[in-house]
Amino acid sequence: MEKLIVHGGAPLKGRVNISGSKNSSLPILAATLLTKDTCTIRRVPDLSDTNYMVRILGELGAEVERASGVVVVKAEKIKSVAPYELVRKMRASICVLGPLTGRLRKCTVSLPGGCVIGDRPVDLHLKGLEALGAEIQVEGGDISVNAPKKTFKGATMNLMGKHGSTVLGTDNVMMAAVLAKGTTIIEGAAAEPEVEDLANFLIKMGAKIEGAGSNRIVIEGVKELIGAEHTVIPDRIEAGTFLCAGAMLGDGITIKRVMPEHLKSVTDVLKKCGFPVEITKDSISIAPNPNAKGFDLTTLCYPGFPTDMQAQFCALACVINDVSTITETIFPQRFMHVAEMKRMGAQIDLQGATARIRGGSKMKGAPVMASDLRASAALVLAGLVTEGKTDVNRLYHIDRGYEHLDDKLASLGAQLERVRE
Ligand SMILES: CC(=O)N[C@H]1[C@@H](OP(=O)(O)OP(=O)(O)OC[C@H]2O[C@@H](n3ccc(=O)[nH]c3=O)[C@H](O)[C@@H]2O)O[C@H](CO)[C@@H](O)[C@@H]1O
Ligand SMILES: C=C(OP(=O)(O)O)C(=O)O
Repeated sequence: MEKLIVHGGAPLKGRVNISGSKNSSLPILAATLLTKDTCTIRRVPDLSDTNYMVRILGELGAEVERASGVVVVKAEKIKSVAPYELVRKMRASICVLGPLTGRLRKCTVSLPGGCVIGDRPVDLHLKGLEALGAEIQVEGGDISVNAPKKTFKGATMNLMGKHGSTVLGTDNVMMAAVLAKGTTIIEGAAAEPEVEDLANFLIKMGAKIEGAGSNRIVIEGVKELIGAEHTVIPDRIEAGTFLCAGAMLGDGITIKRVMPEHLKSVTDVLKKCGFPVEITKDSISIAPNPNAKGFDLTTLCYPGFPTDMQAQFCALACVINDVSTITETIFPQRFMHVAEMKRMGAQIDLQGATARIRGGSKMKGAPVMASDLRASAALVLAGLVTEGKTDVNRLYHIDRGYEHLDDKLASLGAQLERVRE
């Protein structure tokens, strides 16, 4: 197992290129199953999650080639069963459900495993597919879908759940509906940029979709889809994580190859705190401010503040000499990083789904345990500003979602080393 040893205090300065989005790449790779033709996806980040999705496509029968950021898929003949051994390692494997339903109309996909960030049901995915006329059975941990041509038709549905809309649920229903006869209207759709990116790829494949990027998506089913090429959007969460690092210490950094409009909720909070933020068409620069004020934020669906940035802002709050509060509404239990940060001396009081952070107190490096992807990134951030050495264990969480994080931080001046135990 690998860990990251972070030596705190080394100032950050310079520029860093942001990689392609993990959360766009995963459903877009799954969408290549919708056609027999060749699809070429560019700017796919080199991550264990994207490599795992490539493996799933291969196991389902597709020919897949990967050369650095370019993945070429030809899914001429595909299997209809994605068993537990295949999907268990990654929750996002569930996004093969929509394409398999759309293309084969009959499939079995095992339910993905549990997740430390909280309960992650798939009832809304199934509700959407049922609305399209699919019969669904969940038994023995498997989802079996049967959508005969006669009943598989466009429909109007609402996918809003009690914690907001569902990103992968919207993706799955959209990927099935593109091949369902007639009109599908998804009300309460997720408006995240990654959903819009998937829709843009599907449109290049011949799908008829309007409204992606809003809460109402209208899809006119077509008979078949064709091969297409697509470049995935920049990873707004990786970008936001680097913005936190740049605000926390050093002499200013610039993140490049980003879409600043996707980061508005994040840069708005940073500006309000008093961090100097400069935005161009495709870059954002930030520097620390010793007089920065605390913030109060609540995670919400896009365009609200992303839950995937919550842990990193918790680390940021630890260095602001003020009180900040963070309320998590999407995954109310997503606070595994708090106990670890407290081991480093952070002053955080967690009441239900709200963390109250008194920043500015001296923290000290400690061995910490990463529990999930963003929590791990937050612990690395905390380690960067903390006196002494912080060992972030279970590095595989970071490798799920950050392309070469240690190399990129090192290029900015951070002192860290990856060691195998
Ligand atoms: C690969 C990927 O893109 N992952 C992202 C995606 O996950 P994912 O798409 O799995 O998350 P959802 O948007 O579905 O979850 C949002 C909320 O809806 C609930 N829910 C979801 C589905 C369902 O059928 N029923 C239900 O109640 C969830 O428990 C959660 O409270 O969006 C999350 C919310 O922005 C992000 O944190 C993840 O990084
Ligand atoms: C929670 C995340 O991913 P996933 O949905 O794949 O677990 C994330 O990217 O922060």
